[in-house]
Order: sequence, then C-alpha cells, then structure tokens
Amino acid sequence: MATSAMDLTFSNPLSSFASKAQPNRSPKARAFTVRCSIPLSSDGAALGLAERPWKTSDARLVLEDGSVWTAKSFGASGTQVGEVVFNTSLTGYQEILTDPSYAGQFVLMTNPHIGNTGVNFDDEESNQCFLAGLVIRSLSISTSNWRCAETLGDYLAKRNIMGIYDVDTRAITRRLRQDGSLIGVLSTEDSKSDKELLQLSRSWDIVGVDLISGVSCKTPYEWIDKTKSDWEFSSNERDVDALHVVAYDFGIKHNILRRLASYGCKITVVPSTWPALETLKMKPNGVLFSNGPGDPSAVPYAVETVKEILGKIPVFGICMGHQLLGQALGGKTFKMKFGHHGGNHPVRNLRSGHVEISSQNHNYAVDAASLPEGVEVTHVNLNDGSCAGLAYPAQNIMSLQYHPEASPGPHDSDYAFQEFIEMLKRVKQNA
Ligand SMILES: NC(=O)CC[C@H](N)C(=O)O
Repeated sequence: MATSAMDLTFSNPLSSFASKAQPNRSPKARAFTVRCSIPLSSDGAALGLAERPWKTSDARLVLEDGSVWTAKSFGASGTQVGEVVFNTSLTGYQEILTDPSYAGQFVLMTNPHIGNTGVNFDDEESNQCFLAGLVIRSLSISTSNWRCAETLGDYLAKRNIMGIYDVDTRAITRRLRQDGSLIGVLSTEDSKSDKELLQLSRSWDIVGVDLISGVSCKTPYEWIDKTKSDWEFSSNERDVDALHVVAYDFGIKHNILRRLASYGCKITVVPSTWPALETLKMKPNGVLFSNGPGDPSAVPYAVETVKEILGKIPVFGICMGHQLLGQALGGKTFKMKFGHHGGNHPVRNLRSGHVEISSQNHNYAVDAASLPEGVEVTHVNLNDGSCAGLAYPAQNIMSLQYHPEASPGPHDSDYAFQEFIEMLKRVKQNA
C-alpha cells in the first residue's frame, strides 16, 4: 500500500506545567512533532491506520550455544558474525553505535524501546559505526526529538549495519548473564541454513584478535572541538599557556577529545602504531591512551609503546588505555564473563570514598592482584569488585577502566580530566 510521510503536531500535555516552571522556555517546547507514515487508499485518501515505515523482513540470530532467535530486520541485510554483549543504558544509543570499542560486537540493548529520538548531528562518537549490529526488543514507530535528522533504520542502512527487533532481549540477556558473552551470527538470508550459521559462529573468535588497527586513524591530526555550553557544570579552566597532549587513537571517542579541549589542552591525535620515540620528540605535557575494541593481550606492540613512554611523560589511560597501562606496569588482564556495558555502573573512588555512577563498556579487566608494588588501585566497580582505576604517582600515571567523558552516561566522573590537567601542570611547574 502507498504511504505518505507527514508531520503531525501535538500540543504537549505538560506545557502548562513546563511554562510555569520555566517561564523563559520557547513556545516551541509546548508542542511536539511526530514524523510518521499514513497508509493511503488507492485514491490517496488517508485511512487513518499507521503503518510501520520500514521494511520488515525476517532475520535469525543464531548463537554458538545452538539457540536460534527469529526476529525482524532493519538497517542493512546480509550475514554478519560477532560477539553478543548487552548494554543497560536507558539513553544514548547513537553514542553507543558510534563507539569504536564495539568493533566485532553485536550490542543488545536491554532498554526495550529504541529509536524514538532518531539520530542527530551532535551525538556521534566517531566518524563510523564499527559494531557488528544492533539487537533490540522494539523499534520506535516514530521519532520525536528536536535534534532528529534521520530515523535509526535509515542511519543504519546507510552505514551498512544490521539491526534486528522483535526479539526476546530479556531472554538473551539472561542467557549471557548465565553463560557469559556468546558469539552469534545474524542473517537475513533464507538460503543459509541454521546449521551453516551455527558453524560460522563456532568457527569465529574475538579473543586474541587485534581490533584496534582497524579503527585507529592512519595519520596524526590536530583536534580543536570543545564540548558545548551544556557541559559547563565544572570549572573547565582554560589555560592561556595551553598544555599539549598527544592522544593515542586506539578507537578514541570524540568526547574524550572534546573534554580535553574544553579543559584547555592543545591536542595531537596519533595512530595506534605511532612510535613512542616520535611522541617523546614532540615533548608533550601529557599522553592519553584511549579506549579501543577487543583483547588488550592481542596488541603487544601497543603495550611496548606505553612502556617506552611511562615514567618520561605523565599519562592518562581510559578503558583499553587503562588495560594496556596495567600490562605495561607488569600486571595481567583477563576476559570477564559478560563485561560491563551501560550507563549505570557504581564505582567507588577509594581515595575520596565517594561513589560515582559511571558509563562503562569493556569485556576485559586488569587483575589487581597481578600489579606490582607501588601501583595503587584507585577505583573499584561496586557490582563485582573489579579494578576500575589505577595510579602510580611516582611515575605520574593515572587510568580508569570506564568512561569519564560520559557520552552517553552520567557526568559524575568528569573530575578525572581535571585531575589529569592538575598532574600535567604540577609536572610542568616542577620541570
Ligand atoms: N571501551 C574500551 O576501551 C574497551 C576495552 C576492551 N576492548 C574491552 O572490551 O575490555
């Protein structure tokens, strides 16, 4: 049946409350617009019944444990293999889709309703979607957000990323919690049997694979963008005499760079294979080792680079960067059962005693017991007691297993950037 895209404007039932509470709010905020498709009869008259504005073809997700989950497809079609992980964030699916650390993984969102805010120009965490695919319970029939530029389905289709909906995400999450992360194959191709897909899932692995070389930039570049005014909740002190930070791109999220720029840093982003010697020649005030996908044990060349820089320049490691630092200091990393993926992980800062709610995305962790003397565990994940942060003050080293740039997620951990800046200033003053 033919459809006609149209905008429907509704008055906001909360508008009288909103206008009393925030008298300066623009009148626009009192109405909202829903983009939807109305099925048309042959003579073009609207029938009044909403029809789903995306194609609905059948898809299967076959897990390595032999289970087969039928679903509807959106985004790209085809056959794709990857590791299935669940993410408990309630918001921020666009930042999650563009987080390069998800390369090789299917992200299953536990929040059942996804797509309602569409996608926009501001929330990209990188220039590409590197994840294997998106698994959700229900795809929103409409988008209603003032920043929306495109529907989620169109966005994924253009980036050739597969998505499925109408799948029992609670049941799969329980299975992953019980059995650990599983490899899966997602397919829209009827010609492939369940058995073939199962074989494919069992012949693929994510452990021991270097995934950072596929997502890192190829040549160095300068970064200047800052976070917007809604992030000015902390001091964001701007130094006239800017601190120069070299950021190793293992799959870096843009908000890490935006936060550093907002704190007054001049930033040079370098590829994962950039020699330590070249970095030392640049005489930066600090080095950042970024987040990144995959197994930290599969990238010994990156650990070597970190080792060559430690003790010579103050460093900050985030997520993969933290794991590489742990290894460079002589510690070990291990694969967790199903990892931490979400915007609601409680972490205790052991120095201040404060608990922060943090944004996390990792499947590996540093084994705190393997770390040499002098290395301090500064943060602990309160869900499972795993190591969430390290410091080695004698060598001006600090790191976090989670995401202080909080995109998406709560801003509780932003102070870590301030601590990094203070460390750089201290070292600079004492030089
Ligand atoms: N966000 C990240 O940097 C992830 C680190 C690593 N790839 C892991 O899964 O543990």
